[in-house]
Amino acid sequence: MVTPGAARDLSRYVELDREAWSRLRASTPLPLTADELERLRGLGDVVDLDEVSDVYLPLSRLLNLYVAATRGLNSALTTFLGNDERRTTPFVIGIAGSVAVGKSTTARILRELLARWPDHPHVALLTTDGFLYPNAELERRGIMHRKGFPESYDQRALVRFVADVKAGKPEVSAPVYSHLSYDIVPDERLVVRQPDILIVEGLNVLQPARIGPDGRPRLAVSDFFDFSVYVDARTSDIRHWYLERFLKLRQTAFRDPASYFRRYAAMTEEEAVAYAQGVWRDINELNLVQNVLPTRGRATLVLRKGADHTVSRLRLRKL
Ligand SMILES: Nc1ncnc2c1ncn2[C@@H]1O[C@H](COP(=O)(O)OP(=O)(O)O)[C@@H](O)[C@H]1O
Ligand SMILES: CC(C)(COP(=O)(O)O)[C@@H](O)C(=O)NCCC(=O)O
Repeated sequence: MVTPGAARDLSRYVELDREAWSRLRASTPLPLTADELERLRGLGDVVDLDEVSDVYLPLSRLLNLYVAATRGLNSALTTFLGNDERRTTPFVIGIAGSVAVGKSTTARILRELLARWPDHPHVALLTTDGFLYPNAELERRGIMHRKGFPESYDQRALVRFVADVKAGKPEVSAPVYSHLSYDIVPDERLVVRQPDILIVEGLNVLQPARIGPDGRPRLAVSDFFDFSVYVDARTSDIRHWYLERFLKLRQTAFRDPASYFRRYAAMTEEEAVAYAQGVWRDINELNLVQNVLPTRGRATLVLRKGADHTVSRLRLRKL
């Protein structure tokens, strides 16, 4: 019964600060040690065990409830169809956000936490960079400067991969991208074998379906998501993290003789900063503003980070 005069919250979203969200962890135990977390943390990311407890444990609890509810729905459908086959459909989670916002750390932590629930131990993680066209193909198409934009991916192959995993195909494989060589790795594949949960992480995973040349809408990878997370922060903060990470990479990964970026380890810091600022402005920020940010409203959950890289607010979709 609605009390006369009481304001009803008709918003599609629940907005929570970190404190309120952290209480929703309930009694979910913390199954990660500081050493294990250290392995999962990306370069420049500051995530610590407090962040895991406050932000990721409530999320793993929510996802565990969603997985159970989705299995219930699938089982209702199987009963309705009079089908005896009791096959569990994998639960698919999308993780989107800008370059350098920390998507991969979020994806790796979630994978570890979700795999520790006894009812869904097998969690596979796909990063969409494996479906970027190889550099030779990007060059042939004249879009080498558009790496990360929707047109730089083999979207049909990506959708086919996720559709096959969702359909329960015994073994599905994807190409692998290397940040070191800045290209697809020849002869290497990621193999996924009927996981309970598939996490799909990448810049453009929340893009809506595009219209094909025949005028018909194509399937989008987001059509297969049961839940999605957008990792969000102010563009000026992400730019700062990108530039800081580039300088750190100069001291580490770029020194590897196999690194595509080795020439940026050799130049002066001033020259390197000027180069990284150009890449940010002309590629990554442009892509963020034109393609990635417009998909934020499609996410089930938005994790909003503050300037210090920690999650400060969350927005969960109710309807
Ligand atoms: N040039 C590079 N060399 C080595 N590692 C890199 C390079 N660029 C990015 N990375 C690493 O690749 C991962 C993905 O980075 P990115 O696509 O920017 O997404 P995010 O920062 O949101 O996880 C991060 O762990 C990052 O540290
Ligand atoms: C490989 C990426 C496109 C990210 O791909 P994703 O896994 O998000 O699909 C990106 O990290 C990247 O390298 N962009 C090119 C511009 C740059 O060097 O920052």
